[in-house]
Amino acid sequence: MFSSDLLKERIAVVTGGGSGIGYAIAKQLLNMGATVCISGRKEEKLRAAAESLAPFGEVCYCVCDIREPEQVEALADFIAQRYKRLDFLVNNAGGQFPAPAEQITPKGFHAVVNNNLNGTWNMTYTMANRFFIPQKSGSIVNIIANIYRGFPGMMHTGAARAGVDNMTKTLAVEWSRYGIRVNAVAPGIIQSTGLEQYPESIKQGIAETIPLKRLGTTEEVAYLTAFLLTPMAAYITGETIYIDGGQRLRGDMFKLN
Ligand SMILES: CCCCCCC/C=C/C(=O)SCCNC(=O)CCNC(=O)[C@H](O)C(C)(C)COP(=O)(O)OP(=O)(O)OC[C@H]1O[C@@H](n2cnc3c(N)ncnc32)[C@H](O)[C@@H]1OP(=O)(O)O
Ligand SMILES: NC(=O)C1=CN([C@@H]2O[C@H](COP(=O)(O)OP(=O)(O)OC[C@H]3O[C@@H](n4cnc5c(N)ncnc54)[C@H](OP(=O)(O)O)[C@@H]3O)[C@@H](O)[C@H]2O)C=CC1
Repeated sequence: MFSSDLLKERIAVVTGGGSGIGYAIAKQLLNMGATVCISGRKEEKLRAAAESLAPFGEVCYCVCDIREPEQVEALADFIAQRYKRLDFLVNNAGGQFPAPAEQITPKGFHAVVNNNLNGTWNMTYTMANRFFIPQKSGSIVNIIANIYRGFPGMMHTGAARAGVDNMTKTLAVEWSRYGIRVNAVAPGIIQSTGLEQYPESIKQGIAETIPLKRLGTTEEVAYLTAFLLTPMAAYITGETIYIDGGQRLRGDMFKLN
């Protein structure tokens, strides 16, 4: 389905590309001929990831905390200097912590919303104004989460990702006049480095509640994300596609007490 030159001469930024889902997306885009810049907060992690991705194509990295507008501007400067244009933005960076809603302090809520909603907007606003709008072309994929039935056990991220889900729809309409497509991918539970941060107690037995009876893989999320960036998806915009083994329709995210 994906030939090795499908995205040739296309430039992509993948936030959080140093690990997990972001790394798999970067690798898939490289395999399709794109040039990829991965970003994240930790330089050592990015350097190691870029080294292991190098055999697959042209890859670089840039440290950038998506919560800091000036760091996002610096990332845009880096891309402009090096490549003069940008074709794809994958807003994958994000994270949160599990907690019952009544235990999420205002500071904790702010931290999660700032990372997942504000950070995504910082990236989107900057890359659109610097590249996509002047170029009159571009494609954005936002990696969110399974928020189909709220997000019991992680209310803060449910609220933040719902914001990104709605942002996706709005920007798809507003920015259609600039030739920009905006879509989202909503993963269920994916076997990734990120998942290692969750306690075994809440993960135990969870696969049995998923209709397809297993967790997803990072590669599966990468295939879908890559597809949305190809010309084959040229008529898809404002869409959120769930990739969750059917979990949104039947299955618990967490074992709630
Ligand atoms: C069956 C399993 C279901 C799993 C569902 C799977 C779905 C999703 C999976 C994934 O998303 S995988 C990705 C995993 N990676 C992460 O989640 C990253 C983890 N966290 C972070 O990046 C950061 O901790 C943060 C959430 C962005 C917060 O960072 P920040 O530096 O902004 O804040 P802090 O100063 O550390 O904390 C501020 C405030 O937040 C509260 N808080 C933070 N961490 C925790 C925690 N682990 N538990 C409880 N509360 C937390 C806390 O109120 C902090 O305030 P103070 O206590 O410091 O006053
Ligand atoms: N795994 C799963 O089951 C699911 C994951 N998701 C979401 O998918 C995305 C990828 O998760 P996954 O690969 O599993 O987990 P990881 O923890 O491996 O990936 C998260 C990435 O985001 C980066 N990141 C986090 N905060 C920031 C920030 N403020 N600025 C820049 N980079 C940041 C991290 O890089 P660094 O450490 O260098 O800062 C890291 O590479 C996340 O948004 C996650 O919430 C959604 C649903 C399910």
